[in-house]
Amino acid sequence: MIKVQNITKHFGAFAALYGVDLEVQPGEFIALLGPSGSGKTTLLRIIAGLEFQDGGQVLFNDEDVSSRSVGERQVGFVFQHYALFRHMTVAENVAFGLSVRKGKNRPTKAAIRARAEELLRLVQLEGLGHRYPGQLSGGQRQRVALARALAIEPKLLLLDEPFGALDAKVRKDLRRWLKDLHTQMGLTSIFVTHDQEEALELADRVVVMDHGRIDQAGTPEQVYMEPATPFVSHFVGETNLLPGGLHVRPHDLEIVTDGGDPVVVDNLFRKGGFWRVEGKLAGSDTVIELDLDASLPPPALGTTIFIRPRRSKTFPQTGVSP
Ligand SMILES: Nc1ncnc2c1ncn2[C@@H]1O[C@H](COP(=O)(O)OP(=O)(O)OP(=O)(O)O)[C@@H](O)[C@H]1O
Repeated sequence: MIKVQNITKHFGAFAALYGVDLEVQPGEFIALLGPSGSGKTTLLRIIAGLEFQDGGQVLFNDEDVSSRSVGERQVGFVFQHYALFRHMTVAENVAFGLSVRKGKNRPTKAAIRARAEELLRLVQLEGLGHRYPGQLSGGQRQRVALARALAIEPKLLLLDEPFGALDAKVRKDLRRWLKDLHTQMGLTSIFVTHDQEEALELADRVVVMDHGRIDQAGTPEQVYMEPATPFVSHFVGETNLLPGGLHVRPHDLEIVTDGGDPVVVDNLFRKGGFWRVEGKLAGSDTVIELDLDASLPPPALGTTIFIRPRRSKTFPQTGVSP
């Protein structure tokens, strides 16, 4: 189990993390989700031991590892930009973590070779061990980076935007594959993303960060359906802000014929199984987005429709981030 307790981190006068608390259970797949600069990477690097906090503690199984080096923490990590050694073959890259071990801890050459082959099979790159990273696709390189991270048999796998540089289709395939691998190997994994869809699809729990703080940590269902703050409501999924401070999801708005708020339709497009209808609340600049069942005819551009929330959420005015 990993416990992060009251972590603060400054870079000069700038506070990147303020009093962050987080517990991760063995076997969990955790997403750190937030906008650029919210402190996700800094928190991940502090857990890894690549960066050190100014205050607070990091505990692995109730043991304070705050002063331990990255090597001593036995974590595997994967970054966005592959960071493979270009002058080494794929197999040498995978074997790297084992071949640099000292003395008795270093397996024999034959054992290292066998382990690298086993890992390449695991990431479905069997037979490509002799190639150089430059001879692989982006998705293949990222799988090599994963195999390399797994070579040291980490208990904890940390991933910083691992699929950020890949195209949408490859990204999606790799996500599924990573989730299976995580379960298969009994790993505990924490990954950083600013992509809410990725976080909701992959994670057991999503930790939403903003300005160096955790706004909410919950299941994908909880952060989506019961956002703790207006920030979470806006950042996770889409939301309309209606007069009276009502936060309403696009699919929670319906068109009604008795009353409702008038909206002038100014854009319409097909979004999977829905019509996405966009417009403005009549007489205002308030943008409204709603999703309507695509089996029904959509409203025409320029017409006025009347909307009502089926479900909404309000937040107290004080004590929450903007
Ligand atoms: N070494 C550093 N020196 C100075 N400031 C830093 C350093 N590392 C991070 N920061 C600042 O700390 C804040 C948090 O950075 P961090 O990389 O943790 O954000 P992030 O949420 O991972 O963002 P992104 O999604 O853009 O990677 C940012 O404002 C960043 O500029």
